[in-house]
Amino acid sequence: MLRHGQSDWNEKNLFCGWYDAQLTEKGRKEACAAGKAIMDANLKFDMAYTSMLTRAQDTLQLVLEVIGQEDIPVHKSWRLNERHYGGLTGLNKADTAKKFGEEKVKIWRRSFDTPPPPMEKDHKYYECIAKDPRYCDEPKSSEFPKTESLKLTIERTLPYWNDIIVPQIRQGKRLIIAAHGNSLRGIVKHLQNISDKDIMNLNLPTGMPFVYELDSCMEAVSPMKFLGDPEAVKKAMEDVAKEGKAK
Ligand SMILES: O=C(OP(=O)(O)O)[C@H](O)COP(=O)(O)O
Repeated sequence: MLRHGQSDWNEKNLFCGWYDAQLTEKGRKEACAAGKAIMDANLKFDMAYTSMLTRAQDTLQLVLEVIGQEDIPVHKSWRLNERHYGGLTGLNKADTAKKFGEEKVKIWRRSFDTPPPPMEKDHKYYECIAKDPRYCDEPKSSEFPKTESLKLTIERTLPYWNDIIVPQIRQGKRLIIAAHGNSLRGIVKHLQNISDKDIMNLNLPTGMPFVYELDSCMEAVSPMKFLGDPEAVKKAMEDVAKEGKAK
């Protein structure tokens, strides 16, 4: 699994969610470095999963090019999209912390079940997200989020994990999943049985792949194993946590 490389909205420290931000040059380099780390670990895949968002799809494509596996089937689903950030979409995280306080921003970013305020129809990014043709088939309008907590994100991601991905793993398929900070936090929480409280402290860095081996009950045999330098991973995780500090 890996979170996509740095996007232009990550670079500007904006709440992004379902906005279709693009990879920066640094993000593309992170994706290529992730591919190199995957190649060094000698991992091979039978199929790939990603979201409907370009930053995750482009990251996956770059990884597959580097590892020479562009020919594997790639499945895309809105259920792997980033958590919908509601009314916060497009706001700068540090400015929001200055305005509402760091504690409030931490609750919006990392609490399990408190969603940010909803995205209303007059929101600057409502049209380009809610009317985006890539969602013309699904999600159904009743399922289309206006905002999501981690809990709500898990409620639409986990059925995809259980019904689509797990059957492939049970058949012995080796999978790569390129997705997002919070859609992956939901899957990690499930696989490692992390409590609602402890998941607050998990911050996934961009472009750093991690590996799971699962037992026959589809539970993680051991915690996630990042490929790459543990100190660099730790520092990158701390930097993600700091995004919500007022400057
Ligand atoms: O779109 C986002 O995630 P992504 O960059 O993984 O797609 C969010 O803005 C991540 O923000 P957060 O780390 O404050 O939850």
